[in-house]
Amino acid sequence: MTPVLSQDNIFNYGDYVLIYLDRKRRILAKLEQNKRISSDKGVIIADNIVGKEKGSQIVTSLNIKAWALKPLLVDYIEKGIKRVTQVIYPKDLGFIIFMLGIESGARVLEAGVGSGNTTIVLAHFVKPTGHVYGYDNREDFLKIARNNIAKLGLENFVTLKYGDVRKGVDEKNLDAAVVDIPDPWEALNTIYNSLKPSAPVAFFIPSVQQLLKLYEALEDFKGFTDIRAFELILREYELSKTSIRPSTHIVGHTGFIMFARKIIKSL
Ligand SMILES: C[S@@+](CC[C@H](N)C(=O)[O-])C[C@H]1O[C@@H](n2cnc3c(N)ncnc32)[C@H](O)[C@@H]1O
Repeated sequence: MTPVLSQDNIFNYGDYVLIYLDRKRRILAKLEQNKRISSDKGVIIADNIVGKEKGSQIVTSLNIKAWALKPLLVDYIEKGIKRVTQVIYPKDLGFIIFMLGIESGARVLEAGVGSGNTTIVLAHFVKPTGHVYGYDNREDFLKIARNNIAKLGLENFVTLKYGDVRKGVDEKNLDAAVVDIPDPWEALNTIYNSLKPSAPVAFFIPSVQQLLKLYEALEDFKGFTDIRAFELILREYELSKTSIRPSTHIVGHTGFIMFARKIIKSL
């Protein structure tokens, strides 16, 4: 019996596809008429993917086999967006989402939108009833972030605002905050006033000096508790049937993540 496939499982024009040639060769492309998708293993014609079931095998012009996969959020983050600033990597984003308890319906502050990479991940997890309020003090970065967010169709779940978060934000009673600016200790008042009591905040911090300065400021502020700091090291393994071992090349350092939760200040 032929399985009945939902249209959702068939590639259409306008869909994105992840063409997986091998572990080092993954191409994210939009399916458009007459489009030729180039790789160093030959050309793939987009029209030949349209109508195929997601997960199907395809071949390049050099007769090399590949797979047409449905892209995941991580594929868009790694390959589909324009980056003009440092971004928070997936390993750190996953932990931040989990530690902040970000879920559908949450209203979240993002201080320092940059390229919109973190905004996209937050919007993905708070939709369809939650919202991300993102601030940046660079109009040019906000424009790029807006385009990146629209590419994933997440614009209805995000409000981007131009402004210096150290001077305050419009929102109150938010469920969580993610802060990725160089001097987060200057924004503690803003963050405190925007969160509901007990709500958590994550700070992404590149250097040890900044981590120490933030920690001292958080302790002195007396509006946060459960202050914790982490660094995540991720090692991918090289896989072959004759040798499985850690990869020689790893991302040595991305940043530290400091978490805290808002408390009601005692008189
Ligand atoms: C490293 S980027 C953020 C990247 C983002 N987390 C991501 O994953 O795409 C830091 C951003 O903070 C912005 N920024 C720095 N100080 C700021 C401030 N006081 N108020 C608002 N934005 C600020 C910068 O313009 C820059 O776009």
